[in-house]
Amino acid sequence: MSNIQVVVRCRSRNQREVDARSPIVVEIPNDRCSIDDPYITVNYNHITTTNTNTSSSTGSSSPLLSNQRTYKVDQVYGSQADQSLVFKNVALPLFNEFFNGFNVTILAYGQTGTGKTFTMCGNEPDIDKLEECDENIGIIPRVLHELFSKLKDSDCDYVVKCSYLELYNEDLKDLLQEDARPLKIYEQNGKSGKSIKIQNLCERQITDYKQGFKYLKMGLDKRKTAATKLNDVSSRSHTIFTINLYKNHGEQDLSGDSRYHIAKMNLVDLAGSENVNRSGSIVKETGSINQSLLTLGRVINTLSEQKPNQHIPYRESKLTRLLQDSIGGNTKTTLIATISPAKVNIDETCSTLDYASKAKNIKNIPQIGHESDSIMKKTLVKNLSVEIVRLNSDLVATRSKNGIYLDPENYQDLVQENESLKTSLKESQLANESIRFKLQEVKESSKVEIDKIKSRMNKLDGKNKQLSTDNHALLSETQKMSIENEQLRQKLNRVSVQMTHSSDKLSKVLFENLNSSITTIKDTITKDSQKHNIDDLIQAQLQLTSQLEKYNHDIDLKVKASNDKVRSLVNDGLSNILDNYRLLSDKISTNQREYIISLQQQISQLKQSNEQLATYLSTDRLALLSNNLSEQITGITESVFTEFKNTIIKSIDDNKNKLCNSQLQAVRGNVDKESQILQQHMMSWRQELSNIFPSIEKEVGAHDQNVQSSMKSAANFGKQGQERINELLHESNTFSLSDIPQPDITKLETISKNLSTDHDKLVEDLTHVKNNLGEIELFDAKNAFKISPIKIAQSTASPDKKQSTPSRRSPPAQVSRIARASTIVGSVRNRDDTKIPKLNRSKSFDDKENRNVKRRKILQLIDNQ
Ligand SMILES: Nc1ncnc2c1ncn2[C@@H]1O[C@H](COP(=O)(O)OP(=O)(O)OP(=O)(O)O)[C@@H](O)[C@H]1O
Repeated sequence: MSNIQVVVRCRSRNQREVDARSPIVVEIPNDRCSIDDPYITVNYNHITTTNTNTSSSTGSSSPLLSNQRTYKVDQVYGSQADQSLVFKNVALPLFNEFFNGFNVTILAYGQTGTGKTFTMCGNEPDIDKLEECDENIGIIPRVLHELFSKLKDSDCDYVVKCSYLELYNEDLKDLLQEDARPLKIYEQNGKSGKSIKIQNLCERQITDYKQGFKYLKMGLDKRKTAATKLNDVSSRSHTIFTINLYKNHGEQDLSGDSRYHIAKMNLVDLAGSENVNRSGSIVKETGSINQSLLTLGRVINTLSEQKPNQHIPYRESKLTRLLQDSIGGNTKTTLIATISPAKVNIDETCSTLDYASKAKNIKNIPQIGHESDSIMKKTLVKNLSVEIVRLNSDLVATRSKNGIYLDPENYQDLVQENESLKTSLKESQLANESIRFKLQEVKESSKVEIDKIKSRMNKLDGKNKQLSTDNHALLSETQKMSIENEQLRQKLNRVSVQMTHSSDKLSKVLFENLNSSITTIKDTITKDSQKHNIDDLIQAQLQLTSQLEKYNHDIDLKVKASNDKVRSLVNDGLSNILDNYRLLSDKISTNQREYIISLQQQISQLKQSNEQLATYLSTDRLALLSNNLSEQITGITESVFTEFKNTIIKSIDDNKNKLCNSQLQAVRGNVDKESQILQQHMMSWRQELSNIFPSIEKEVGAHDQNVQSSMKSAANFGKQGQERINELLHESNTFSLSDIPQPDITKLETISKNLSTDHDKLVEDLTHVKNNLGEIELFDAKNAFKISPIKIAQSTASPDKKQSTPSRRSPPAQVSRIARASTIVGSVRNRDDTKIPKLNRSKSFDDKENRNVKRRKILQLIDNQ
């Protein structure tokens, strides 16, 4: 029994996180690798929304401080850990188990963009650079390389096959086979328990690591194409690259058949885990629910609880069914959890680490070398033959399809090139779309900005107006106050004058009262002086007077002083108030002026920037930009199409040439065959003709002799006839017609008719014979096929022979003519005895002869009668 090994790999911050100034919140003991101290601490210092009290149910993570959480796993790798280190420490031990016959699985789990694909496959375009020890190569290519270099050194018989499966939205897809039949998951019962199989999944045999790369790349390309088609599929689809190793160490069964042990290595790149929250029950995904990831979370949760007889919900999703052997089954498994160090992803990071630390508790029971994990050579060969047959039928199907035939590798290359061209076209269209979208956004946001600026300007204008209104009001207030001030001053002056006046009046009244009292007193005194001492009285009077004067003077002074004081008080106070007021007003005016100036400056700046923005966003600029863009896109599209067209044209030309050559060869072969057959025929014809010619010559000679003798006898006959005619004429002159018995006219007519038919027949036969002789001559002259038909045509003199020249050009025409000639020769031979001796003359001669014969016959008849 062994626990699932859990490894955490934390990459460095990506550009997006750096741009967002998201701080690093993940701490690991070593930036490269921590195996003895495999802890990861997540700091919540800045976190306000995350529930820091959440603790792992497994207890493997514990809150050390209220603002920190620490997780323990088996190994931790940081941003300085390179691909070769991860392969050496994580994948290689598992690979060795696989090589020794165990089924093993490596799973990459984590949030989108944290490096699952990077870890499993590497940066895809660099896969070909493994030989150059390229650092970006991931686990799968390294495993393939390691596998074949190890197999090369081993002395066992082996077969390696691979398959590449994609699971998206609960749909299985074979990434190594177009138009595959529907894939079905089923369980196979073996002695070591049930194992999961996939019906119709294509397993490609690979004989070296490069072939393996090719298939990996093929699958990645297909996945990539799908990703561009359907936004962000890559983060939602799971892929399983499986390597099947069939090994035989010389074991045989009773029948002598070799037994091959099977070991399976599953390399799984899971979908982005951001779709699942920590409880494993709620999804965030906006589109379709990733049922598989949810169920995987539940399976991990249930298994980590380690309760006896617990139901594990493997069957609730296809992913968990596929991974049933790997999670809680009979496989050695390592889970690589990939995380981001940035604060923006802290929730996902904690969720991933929760899962990782839970998975660490899951126990598997790996088994090796059971009979159910082996296959007999016969079956293996049969399977391979089936695959070969399938491949051949694919090939035949491809060949028999309308269109051109391409070598499968060329075809694959073309298809891939086509796919990648399509992808680049799609990408450039997408880029174009996003630029357009961004431009639209900029336009809209600048519109919003302009609107904001406008509304701010309007507000400022309003404020300005308000201020100037306030200023006006203030000025008019100031003026009003100065007028009031002036009025107050005048009033005060008036009061002061009035006060002075009234005090003068008062003092005068007082003085007069005083004088009258003095006078009264004086009178009294005068009256009394008579009785008293007048001098004393005068003295007293003088004293009183002086006292009064003094008193009066004091009062005057006091009134004046109080007057002055009041005046100065009023004057000073008012002027102070006025001065203050004036200062204040001046200050306000200055501030207002400054404020207005700054406002005007701001407004002009705003106007300027507004104008700049407007110029920037003017339709001309946009049109220019979009023209440039469309030019670029057109350029790209054209170049892409031209490239594509050239490739297609080149391949068509190549294939046309190939096709023409093969056609030419086939035609040449046929022509050669036909000429051989013709040659044989010609030989036999020649033979036949050489057999026929002597007899024909003999027959012709005989005919000639017959003709000669016939002509002679005819001449004699004619001579005799002439003599007889003469005799008859003579007789006719001597005998009258009435003496001659009248012949039977009807009979004579019948005879004449018969004779004429015979004559016609004979003429026809003669013509035939003549023609035949001509033909035979011609045939002989040709001396068969050594002379070219054209030469024959030229050498033949008569115009009717010239006419038949075109028909002699081709061997079949010659053949038919020869055949006809031989038939005619045959017919001549058949008629030979009866007809030929009488014929072979010129037409006029024949007519004459016939007439004579007729005449003779008539005369004979007459004689007979
Ligand atoms: N450890 C690392 N070192 C260097 N670059 C990395 C590392 N991990 C990830 N990257 C880079 O980050 C980017 C995203 O990585 P990758 O595509 O592997 O993420 P992913 O988890 O597979 O995402 P998805 O779930 O969307 O498929 C890639 O450009 C990759 O090269």
